[in-house]
Amino acid sequence: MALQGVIDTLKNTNLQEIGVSFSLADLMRDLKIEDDNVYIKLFSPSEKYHDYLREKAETVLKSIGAKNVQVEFTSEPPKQQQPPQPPPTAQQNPFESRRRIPKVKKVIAVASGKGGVGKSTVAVNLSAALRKMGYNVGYLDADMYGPSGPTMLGAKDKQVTATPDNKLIPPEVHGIKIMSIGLLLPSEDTPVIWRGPVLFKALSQFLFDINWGEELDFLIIDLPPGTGDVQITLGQTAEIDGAVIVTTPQDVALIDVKKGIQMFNEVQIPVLGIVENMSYFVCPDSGKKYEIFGKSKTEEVAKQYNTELLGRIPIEPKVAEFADLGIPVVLAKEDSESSKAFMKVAEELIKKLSKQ
Ligand SMILES: Nc1ncnc2c1ncn2[C@@H]1O[C@H](COP(=O)(O)OP(=O)(O)OP(=O)(O)O)[C@@H](O)[C@H]1O
Repeated sequence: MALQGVIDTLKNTNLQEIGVSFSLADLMRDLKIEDDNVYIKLFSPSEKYHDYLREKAETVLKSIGAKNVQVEFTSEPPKQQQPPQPPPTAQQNPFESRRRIPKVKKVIAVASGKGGVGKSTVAVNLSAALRKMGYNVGYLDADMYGPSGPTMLGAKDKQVTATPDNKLIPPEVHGIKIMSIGLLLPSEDTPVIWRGPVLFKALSQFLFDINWGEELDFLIIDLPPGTGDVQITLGQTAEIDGAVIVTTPQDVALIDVKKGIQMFNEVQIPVLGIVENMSYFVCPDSGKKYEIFGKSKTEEVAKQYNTELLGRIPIEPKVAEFADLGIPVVLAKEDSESSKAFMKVAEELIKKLSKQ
């Protein structure tokens, strides 16, 4: 059997049934061919997919003439198929190969140093606020391991389609185009276990192979929490106009804000500012403000790192209630404190971007 024929077949075998956008070739770790016998080692960190992958490999390889197909699995990620790049020289800029995301005027990444501070809530409400102002907006949920965008925007049942040249077409909800790994997984419980090079491929497809339709004024990218692979990959591959960092007022969250700012500086993405979420609570009976996490130091940290506080969002049960219903509070309850605060952050952001 010809090696190239086997590789081409593996490349053409997609794994859409398990909700992933790559091919069997992307998972290949080793391949040996002797006459009509094929031995293949596949990367699969979870045993759950072994039967599926074994059957798939056997079927496609037998269809091109293999008599015996031996499939083994490894949890070690596939080696990069590109030839190793020479180390950058002093003059070379590692970010110089960055590309602009097609058909998008401004790309804003929403990040947080720490999980659970309300990053997705801010990303979704910022998208809705900009849409409400009349802009054409896309929301890209790049939280590959814990996508919550589809729930918060009420898009869980929406279908992603594709163009004949395999560009993903995002569905639209509340006038916002949305794309999320959550929309591509067969069920909410499917673990997003694909890491390393596979994740890299999925992310670059998310950045560059989406057909947003009419040109977007803003693309909001909801990043995973922390300072990991996705952030670095994003910084190295795409031109991002700025990052917004979300935090809560607690000291522990602020320590992570500092790490986040440093990371964005390293990957040369300008930090547009900080949004402080869950800043205070307004008692509905008395209208009195309570800073339940103590006096905020966010402004101090912002100054110290040469950036600014874009706004403070109060804790309001409605924010979470409407998120669970799939409607951003900015659209569901325009007169609420949180909604007004989100609109103000969106205005600040536009001011900041217009100065760039
Ligand atoms: N201002 C707010 N008032 C009330 N509830 C809020 C507020 N902001 C966020 N929440 C709620 O807090 C929870 C966490 O928010 P969210 O999922 O946006 O955090 P996150 O930082 O994106 O988390 P992770 O990235 O770790 O998944 C959600 O249930 C959300 O509805």
